Amino acid sequence: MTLTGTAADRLLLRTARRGGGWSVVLAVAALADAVATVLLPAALAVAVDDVLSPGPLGPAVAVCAVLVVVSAMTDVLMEWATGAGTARVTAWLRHAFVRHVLAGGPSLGLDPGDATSRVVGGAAEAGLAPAAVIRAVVAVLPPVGAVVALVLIDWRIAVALGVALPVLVLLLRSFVRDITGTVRRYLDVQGTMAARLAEAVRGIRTIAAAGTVDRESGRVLAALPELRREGDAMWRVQGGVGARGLFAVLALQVAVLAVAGLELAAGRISPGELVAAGRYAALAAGLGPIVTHLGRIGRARGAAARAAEIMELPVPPENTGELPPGPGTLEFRRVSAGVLSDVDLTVPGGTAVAVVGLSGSGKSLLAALAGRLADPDSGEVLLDGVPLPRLSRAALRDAVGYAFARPHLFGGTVLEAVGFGTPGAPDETLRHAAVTACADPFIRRLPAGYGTALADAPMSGGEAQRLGLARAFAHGGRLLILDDATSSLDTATEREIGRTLFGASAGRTRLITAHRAATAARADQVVWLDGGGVRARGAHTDLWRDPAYRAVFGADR
Ligand SMILES: Nc1ncnc2c1ncn2[C@@H]1O[C@H](COP(=O)(O)OP(=O)(O)OP(=O)(O)O)[C@@H](O)[C@H]1O
Repeated sequence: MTLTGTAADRLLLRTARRGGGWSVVLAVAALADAVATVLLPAALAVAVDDVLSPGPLGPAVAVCAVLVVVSAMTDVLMEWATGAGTARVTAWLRHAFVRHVLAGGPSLGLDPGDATSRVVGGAAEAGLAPAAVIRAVVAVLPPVGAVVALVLIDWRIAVALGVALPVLVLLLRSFVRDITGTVRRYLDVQGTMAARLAEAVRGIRTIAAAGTVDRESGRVLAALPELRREGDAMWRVQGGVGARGLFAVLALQVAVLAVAGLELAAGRISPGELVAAGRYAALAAGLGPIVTHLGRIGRARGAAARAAEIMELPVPPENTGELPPGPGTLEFRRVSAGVLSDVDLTVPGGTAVAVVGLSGSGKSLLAALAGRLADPDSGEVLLDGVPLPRLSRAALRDAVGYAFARPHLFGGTVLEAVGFGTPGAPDETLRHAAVTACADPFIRRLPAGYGTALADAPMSGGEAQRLGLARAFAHGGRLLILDDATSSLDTATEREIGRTLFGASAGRTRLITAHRAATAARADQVVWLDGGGVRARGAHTDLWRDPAYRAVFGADR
């Protein structure tokens, strides 16, 4: 087994525990079915001998009928329990997977298409495992019972069987190994295609503008031949075991029946026992059900290996700490991450700080570190004296509001989009936040105003930004982080929003990454990032004397 196989098995084990009562129902039904299956040929043997011998019929025929009914009923029960149990564990797996992906946050760096394929298709495959394991284990019982029965009927027949059985066992072993590998590769290729398709859909405007539909279609579908190869390989493995298995089973049955025929001729077994020997030979070589269940296990392991790759990625640790009351003082202590190294910075509570610097100087990275959207490689970020990793997720998100340059809007309606992240906020608060973010006029012009479905409200970049700002304003919290969140606004609107943002009544700490000199000019303090750290900090008017600072804004040196 490979390393990923181990991770996959761990995940499958966790999944299996979620089967609950359905696993028990399935195990009991499968056991009852196995017992009925093993007893039936024996009862049949007695019934055949009864029929062939003079005199009244014994109870064997009735026993046969009962066993057939039991077998049919347990079949139905097994299918039912398999379906219900599989649905349950698949749902758990999807739940755990989605939670892990979202709790992991941006630091997991996942590809959306690939992650989606793992959770949508992969979870359904992996969910098959618990039921398949139970059924595969129980499916071994009829062959074992059949061997015992054959020994009891006549040991010579059992010897004929014993010679052929190891071949079947080897066949099954190689089948599980091969099917796990091919399924894994098949799903990997599928994931690649999903990732490329998701990327193409995200960049659909660029593709249309560049006129590269054919090239992009080709790129998304380039993996198809490989997918086909892996698909073929999967069916070859499945078909191969079927064909070789069938050959082995037939050879085995012929051998058993030949020996049984000799035994009947020698008078050592009865005609009924000959019939039973034939049935038991088929049961002993009963590859069909085992192959089916092992195939499912192999597919589940392949899918689980892919899911486990993500489930094993570490989620940033979360604590239970609460944030004591405070003004919202933000501190960076010797923080290094990406392009930033050894940054020491204190943003006094209640002040507005503009972070400026050339493109790529680390402004957004600093903003991400400030609200723990990223963790530093070394050093600490503290809010009111508490290191961010000590805070519970809820405490952190209560305290920190974010607005981004390209906000993703979530929610059914525009009003819900503003309230996202602030559950239970009264409508009035949300509308007020929209007014503050200069979003109210355009929202009122929408077909149903604040009740307009997001899907029916195509927005310009600036309008979406204003909704993102409204969402951040509605959120409250002692620290507000605006990462390039006004970049698409016209100057007049930005100035209008700036009145609230930089007004004396703003009341909370604000960290604002900015490209415009006007924004920096209104902040209480400017932090100038350059060369991997803070090059200078101070009032914009003071920094403006430095030609290099002016160059950040494209002003003449
Ligand atoms: N979480 C992260 N960990 C490590 N490096 C990162 C992280 N996020 C961004 N970076 C890298 O840091 C560098 C600075 O990126 P950042 O987005 O912070 O620049 P910026 O100053 O905001 O630029 P712009 O003005 O163009 O938006 C980039 O090279 C980016 O790849």
